[in-house]
Amino acid sequence: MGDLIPISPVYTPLPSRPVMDEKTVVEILREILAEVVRGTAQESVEDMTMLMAEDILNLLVDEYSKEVEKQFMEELKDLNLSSSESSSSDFEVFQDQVVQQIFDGRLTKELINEGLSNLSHSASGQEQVYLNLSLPDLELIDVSILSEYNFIQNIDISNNKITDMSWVNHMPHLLQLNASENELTSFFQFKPPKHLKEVDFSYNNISEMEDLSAYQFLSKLILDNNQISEIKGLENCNGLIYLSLAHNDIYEITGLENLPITFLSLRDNHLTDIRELMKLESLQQIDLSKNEIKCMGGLEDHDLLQVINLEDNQISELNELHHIEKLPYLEFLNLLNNPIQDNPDYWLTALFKAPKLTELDHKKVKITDKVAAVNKYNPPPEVVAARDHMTHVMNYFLQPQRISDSTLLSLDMPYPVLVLTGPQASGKRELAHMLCQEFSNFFGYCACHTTRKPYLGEKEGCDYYFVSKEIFEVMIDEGKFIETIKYNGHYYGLSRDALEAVAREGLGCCIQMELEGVRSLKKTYLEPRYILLIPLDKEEYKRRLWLRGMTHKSEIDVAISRVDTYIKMNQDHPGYFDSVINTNDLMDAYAHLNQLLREYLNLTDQTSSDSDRITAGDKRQTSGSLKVTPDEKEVSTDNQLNQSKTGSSSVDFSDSATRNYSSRVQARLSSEKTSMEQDSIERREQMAREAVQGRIPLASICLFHRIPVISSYVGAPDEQLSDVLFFTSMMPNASNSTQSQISKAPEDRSNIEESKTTSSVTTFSSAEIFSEHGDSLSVNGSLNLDVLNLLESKRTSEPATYGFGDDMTDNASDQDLQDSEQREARLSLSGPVAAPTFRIGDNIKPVLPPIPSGWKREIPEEPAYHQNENLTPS
Ligand SMILES: Nc1ncnc2c1ncn2[C@@H]1O[C@H](COP(=O)(O)OP(=O)(O)OP(=O)(O)O)[C@@H](O)[C@H]1O
Repeated sequence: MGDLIPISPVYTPLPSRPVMDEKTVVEILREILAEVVRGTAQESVEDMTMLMAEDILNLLVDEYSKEVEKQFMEELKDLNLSSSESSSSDFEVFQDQVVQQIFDGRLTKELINEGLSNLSHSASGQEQVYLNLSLPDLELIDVSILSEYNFIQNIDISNNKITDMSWVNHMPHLLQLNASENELTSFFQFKPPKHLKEVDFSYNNISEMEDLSAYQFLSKLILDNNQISEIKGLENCNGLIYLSLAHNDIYEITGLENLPITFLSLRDNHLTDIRELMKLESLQQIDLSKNEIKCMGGLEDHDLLQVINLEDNQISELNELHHIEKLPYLEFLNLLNNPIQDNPDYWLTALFKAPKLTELDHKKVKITDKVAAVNKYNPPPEVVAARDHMTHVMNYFLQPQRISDSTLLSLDMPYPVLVLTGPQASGKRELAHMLCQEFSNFFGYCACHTTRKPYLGEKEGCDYYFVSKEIFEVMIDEGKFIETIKYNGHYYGLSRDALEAVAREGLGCCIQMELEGVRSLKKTYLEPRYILLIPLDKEEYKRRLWLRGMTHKSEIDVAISRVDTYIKMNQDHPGYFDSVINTNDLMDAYAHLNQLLREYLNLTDQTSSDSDRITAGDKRQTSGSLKVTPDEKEVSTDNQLNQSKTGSSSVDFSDSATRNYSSRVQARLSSEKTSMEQDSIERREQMAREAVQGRIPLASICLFHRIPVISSYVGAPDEQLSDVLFFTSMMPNASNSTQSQISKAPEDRSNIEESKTTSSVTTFSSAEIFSEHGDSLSVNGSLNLDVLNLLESKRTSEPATYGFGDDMTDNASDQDLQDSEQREARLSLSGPVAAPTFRIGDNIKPVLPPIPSGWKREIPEEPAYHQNENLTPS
């Protein structure tokens, strides 16, 4: 052998050892190999290894090890040894032998010295001691010497060969113990350190858990990769928040009742049922992967659960996902390698059930996926309406085209439709029938189609067209509907033909429907007026539902919640409904409705007298017969006259060429103002006067008039401002500003009261009906008195042009037309162009056109409905 660097024959702790350089080691190896080749190696190697093995090994494991090994192999090659005789594995065996011979697994003080760290105060606070001891990966077998180190608080003896832990008895201050990857077969066999908090016994041979009641402070226990078959002994570990039992032999979850565990891993066991998890209320993260779980029951009601790993299980049914649907904080879900993945709806269903997910099956969740999920499983009402509309338009256009022009949108005016909406049993159907009966010359009831069975007394074509689901679906496919909804499991739909049938009668159409239908209808070419009929007294409403046979509390609750939906809709979207009527008392409600219609139809003589009677509480008369007023007679006469003038004996309303609900046609036809027109003008003047004085407009205005855009009036002619005055009170924010105005000026309030009394119309505007101070609607206080005065002077000079009913008047005179044309011309020249006027809630639609005075001119003399006849058609 060549010159060797002197190495201490005794085992020396690493830091004090002289370090050999790479060259020296290679030299030594060369010597050894030479001896190996000569066949005399055995002795020499033994001698040398005793001296140098540890240093050599240390070098081998450090950054030079690879190179040393390489050199070793090259040496072998140089010495012409075949690879089969000697290889790198020979070298490893050689290393092992060396280590075996030099180390017996007994922990020494020197090793301990190296592993000590974190010098700090002892638990008693009187000395400076090392608190941490780290002795991993040292092949230690006997560590009994540790019993002398009673000040240690954190010890890591992982990846050794320890079988006995009794030395822990002498470590009363121990807080953290990592004994993973050893050869322990028993569990916690030591006197418990009082404050032991974290223990890692993973990768041992432990097969049974024992009572850990003495470990009051235990908060983290890791027992992965053992042979544990039953979870037990933890009942009194009231501080245990982290428990990992992955890779064991556990078949069921036991012994975890009411523990404050936040992290639980039971990965790679044999679990099939996880319902016991229900008892872990603090759970935040759970790993149940690699089990045999089929049902997710047990995961529900965990309000804090954020992470669920169920990879590699047997979950197959989509409806299992309902167990996680109410977990408010669930962010990570993994269901990879479960049969459920085969379901094409899985991804969206999972996102819908757990909308807070940010990661599903290890994939980031995109916001578009979440939107798609919501649109698929619980689409917002607007999406439903849009889809409904799209379907019907598409299907309609896919059919051979047939023009039914009686309801088509005309350049002049849309076909008049009145929609009564409100929750089920709000009385809208009864009211619609009463209305159509009383105003049978103007409105026809349009029955919808339904797949529900008729109730007792309901008539085909009168209440509904009753059809089967199959027929209904065929009708959808054939584009027969304008809108449809599904309600309480049945389909309802408004068909084009039903609407056309009423229109061909020369009548305006009156329909009743739910809010969903309204949403859809608002997307169509029709431009109806919507009256919300709503029972505000819920007790009374409950009683009504009860009388209808709705006895189940859940059903009643749903119905009542629908009332709230309507109320909210009206509050959130002021003007969405053109008018709102409280239907607590159906007769009162009818009186209000009746009043609205009368005013609209210019049946004014009747109006005032009826109104007085309503106020006086004589409901029977109000809801009673419609007497023929002189105005109406004149209308008939005028029409006949006009018809004779145009050479036509009657006007065919199904013919667009002669459509007489165009105001222009009407205007051309009548050269002189009828008394009804005159009356209308006077009424509008009166309203204008009231508006100038700060009084509220009549409720009917909300229903049938448009609202100008205020901002567009900057620079607009004065007379347009008068419109603003009337309608600002109906604007969403008007009531608020007005309220403050009123509280400042109490005298205005009296005006309002007076106005209400004189108008006798107790119907509320949609913006007003639910407001706390429903009586506070008035002209917007932001318009100052100067403007009012200006308008008043304008009014006296141009009496017919400033009224807000100009455009709705079916009999507008030529003069009116000229005026309006001049006004338009002036507008177009006057700088900022006024935006088109809009209707409450819709903003773009024109006013409701006049009702065609069609075939039905006879007006019934007797009331069609009686108060005491439970509101069914006579
Ligand atoms: N085409 C339609 N579009 C939307 N909703 C509709 C349509 N046809 C009927 N509805 C509504 O469906 C709901 C259920 O109607 P149904 O006639 O079965 O109930 P009801 O107990 O008689 O209630 P109501 O007295 O309010 O009509 C009602 O609120 C009705 O207004």
